[in-house]
Amino acid sequence: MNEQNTNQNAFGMIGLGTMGSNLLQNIADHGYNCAGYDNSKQKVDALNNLGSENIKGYSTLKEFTDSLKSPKIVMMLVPAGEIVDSVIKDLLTVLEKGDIIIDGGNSHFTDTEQRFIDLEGKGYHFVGMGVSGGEEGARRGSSMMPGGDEEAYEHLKPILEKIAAHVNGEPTVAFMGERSAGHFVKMVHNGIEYAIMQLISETYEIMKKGLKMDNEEIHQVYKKWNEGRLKSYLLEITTDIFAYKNEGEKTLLLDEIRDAAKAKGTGKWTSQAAMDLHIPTPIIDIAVSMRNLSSLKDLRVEASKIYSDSTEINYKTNNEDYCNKLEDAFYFAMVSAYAQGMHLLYQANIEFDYKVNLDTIAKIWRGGCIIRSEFLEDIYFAFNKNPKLQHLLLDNEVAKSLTETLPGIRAIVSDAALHGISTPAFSSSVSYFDNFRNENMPTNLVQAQRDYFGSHTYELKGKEGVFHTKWMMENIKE
Ligand SMILES: NC(=O)C1=CN([C@@H]2O[C@H](COP(=O)(O)OP(=O)(O)OC[C@H]3O[C@@H](n4cnc5c(N)ncnc54)[C@H](OP(=O)(O)O)[C@@H]3O)[C@@H](O)[C@H]2O)C=CC1
Ligand SMILES: O=C(CO)[C@H](O)[C@H](O)COP(=O)(O)O
Repeated sequence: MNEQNTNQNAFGMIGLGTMGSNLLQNIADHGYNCAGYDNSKQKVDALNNLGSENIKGYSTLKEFTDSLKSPKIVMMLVPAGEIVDSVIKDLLTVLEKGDIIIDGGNSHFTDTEQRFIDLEGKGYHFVGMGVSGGEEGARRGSSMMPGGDEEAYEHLKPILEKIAAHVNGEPTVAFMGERSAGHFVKMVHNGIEYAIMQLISETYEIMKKGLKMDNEEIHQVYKKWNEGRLKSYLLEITTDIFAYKNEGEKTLLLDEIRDAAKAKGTGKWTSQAAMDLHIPTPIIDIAVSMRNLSSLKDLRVEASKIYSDSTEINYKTNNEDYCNKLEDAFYFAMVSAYAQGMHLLYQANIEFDYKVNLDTIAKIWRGGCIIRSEFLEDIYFAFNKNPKLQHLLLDNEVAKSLTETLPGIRAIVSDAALHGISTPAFSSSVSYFDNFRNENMPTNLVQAQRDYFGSHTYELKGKEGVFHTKWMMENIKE
C-alpha cells in the first residue's frame, strides 16, 4: 500500500461496496491516485488490502477529504435516499466552495433536482450521474450518464472518458443535460431494463411450458439469438444462466431459484414519472406489475389450486420454426420497449428543459450498460438523422423491421392466450402498437361516458370548443 501525501489524490469515493470499490479500482488502473471512504471499517480495510499502488482507504471523512487535490472531486456510491443527504451534510463540513460532489447512485431525479439547487446555491458543483453496467462495468468500463453542472463535467471528463466502456473507439459517457437530467436518463434506462428482462422471461415461459423444451435446448436458442440482431448484454447473461450449475450439481442453479422477483424501485419510478408526464410506457408498467405479482407467492399457490387446468399445454408445433417466430416477436417487443422509454425521455426533455440529445443517450447506451444491444445502433441513427423525431416507431427503418416482425408477435400472443400462458409484456407491446397506429381509437366513448356521469365535457370533430350534453334517458329524443 502506498503512503500518499496530503492533497495528492485526484479522486475520492465514498461508499466502497459493489460499485464504489470497483469504479475506484478502474480509475486507479488509469494512473490516478485515488482515495476511498466508507463507514464500514471492513470495507476500508478491504480496499487497503487490495495492495494497489495508487489507492488508499481512509477511516475518517476528514482524513479522506484532506487527501484530495483541489478542487476536490468526491463521488458517492452509497444507497439512494436519506443516506445521500446525510453524506452530503457531512461533506459540507469538510469541503470548500468550488469542490465537486458527484452522486453516482440510483437517486430519484426529484431528489437530485433539489440537491442540485441547494448545492449550487451554496457554491458547490453537483453532478447527478447515473452509472450502469453493474460490478463488471464499474471495474472494466461502464456507461455513465452525468447531468447537472456542466463546468464540473468538463473538469471530470478526462477521467470519466477513460473509465467508460468504448464503442467504435468512443467512450460511453457524455453530458446528459441540466440539473437532474443524468438521473432521469438512468431511471429510464432501468425502466427499459425491467421491460426487456420481463420479455425474456416470457420467451422462457413459452419455450419451457408451451414447447416443452429442456434447459439445454433453451440455452441453444438464446445463444443463437444473441448471435444475430437481438445481440445484447441481457441475452448474453441469460445464455450463461442457462448453462450454470453449482459444482457437483446436476441441475441448473436457475431451477433452484424461488420465482419471487425483488426490485429496488427504479422501474416503478419510471412508470410513475411516465404517468405524471402522460406518456404511455405499458411494457415497463407491466414489467413492474409482474415483479409485484411474482412476489405474491402464497396467493399464487392458493389460486393455482382453484384454477388448476388439467388439460396439458401442448403447442404441437415444430419447435425450430416456432422459435424463429418467437425471435420475431421478441424483436418487435424489444423495439417497442426502447421506443416507449425514448418517448418518455423526449417528453421529459420538453417538460423539464433538460437539453438532452436523444441520439447521445442511445450512443452512450451502446456499451457498458445493462441494456446495451445491437439495436441501440439503429436508435442512435434514427435520432441522429432526425433530432426532432418524436417517436422511434415513426422512423422509416424501424417501421420496416416492425412490419416484418408483426406476424410473428401476433401468432405468439394469440397462441399464448389460447394455451393459458401469460405473456403480458408481449401482449401489451402489440396492443400498444395497434392503438399507436389507430387513427380512430374508441376513446370517443370514454369521453361521452365522462360527460354523461360527471359533466366533464367533450370536444367535437371539426368544431372548436368544448361541449356538454344532458345525456339522461328522458332527454334522449326518439
Ligand atoms: N449494484 C449495482 O449493480 C448497481 C448499483 N447502483 C447504485 O449505486 C449505489 C451503490 O450501490 P452498491 O455499490 O451496489 O451498494 P452497496 O450496498 O454494495 O455499497 C454501498 C456502500 O456504501 C456504504 N455506506 C452506506 N452509508 C454510508 C455512509 N453514510 N458513509 C459512507 N459509506 C456508506 C455501505 O456501507 P455498509 O455496507 O456498512 O452500509 C456500502 O459499503 C446505489 O444507489 C445503487 O442503486 C447503480 C448501478 C448498478
Ligand atoms: O442500476 C442498476 C443497473 O443499471 C441496478 O442493477 C438496478 O437498479 C437493479 O434494479 P432492481 O434491483 O430494481 O432490479
